Amino acid sequence: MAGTTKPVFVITGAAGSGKTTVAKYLKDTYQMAKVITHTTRAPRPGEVDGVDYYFESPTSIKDRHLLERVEYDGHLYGSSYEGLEAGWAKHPADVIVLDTAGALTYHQALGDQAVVIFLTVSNPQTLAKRIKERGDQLDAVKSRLTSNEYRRDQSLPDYLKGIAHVIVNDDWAQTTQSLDALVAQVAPGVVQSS
Ligand SMILES: Nc1nc2c(ncn2[C@@H]2O[C@H](COP(=O)(O)OP(=O)(O)O)[C@@H](O)[C@H]2O)c(=O)[nH]1
Ligand SMILES: Nc1ncnc2c1ncn2[C@@H]1O[C@H](COP(=O)(O)OP(=O)(O)O)[C@@H](O)[C@H]1O
Repeated sequence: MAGTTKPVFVITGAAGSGKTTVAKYLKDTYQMAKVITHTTRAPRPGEVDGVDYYFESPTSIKDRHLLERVEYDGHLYGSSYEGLEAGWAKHPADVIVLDTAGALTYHQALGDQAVVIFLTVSNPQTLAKRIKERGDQLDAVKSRLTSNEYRRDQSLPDYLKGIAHVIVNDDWAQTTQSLDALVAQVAPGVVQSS
């Protein structure tokens, strides 16, 4: 399927575990291309169309040529193969943020070219605290914290055992050390830019 051997780092984990923060770190530190995905959920304060997501209507998302699509907390999300290819064309690696079902689909489609990172925290209460502090609207926070998908992605699902690299994102300095060690191990050609 892939016309390149460059990797895609797939960042997954529960809401609030730090997926977006980690993706930004890999983009800024290693010049990875952040693959922007599509969603029908409403933008959060500060989110920009075409930067954080392509924000879609339930009708417009159906017209997209998507590699995979999931429903999460009542909204549709999906990513395109063109997005991956565009990133690989100009960058040493891609980074994409997906739910755990999407992470499995990527690993099935791309094998070890998809480097799956599952983020977690030692205390589950940290997740709710971070989501609230992030400034999400109260009804969105409630819906997210009671969704089946949130519960599912709180701990490493069986289907990602043996596939995902687990990083505990309690302390940011430790997280960046773990990320740097992982990139050096699995993609030694992808180096930090000065
Ligand atoms: N499978 C899949 N999951 C996606 C896609 N885009 C975003 N997600 C996931 O959808 C879930 C909800 O994302 P979001 O509404 O931004 O909430 P967050 O987890 O609090 O950042 C997260 O697990 C994302 O990783 C996609 O294109 N495909
Ligand atoms: N190690 C950390 N320590 C403290 N706060 C963090 C850490 N990692 C991320 N955060 C903060 O937690 C909130 C949720 O992180 P975010 O990356 O948006 O999570 P996700 O994309 O998984 O929902 C953000 O406000 C982010 O700045």
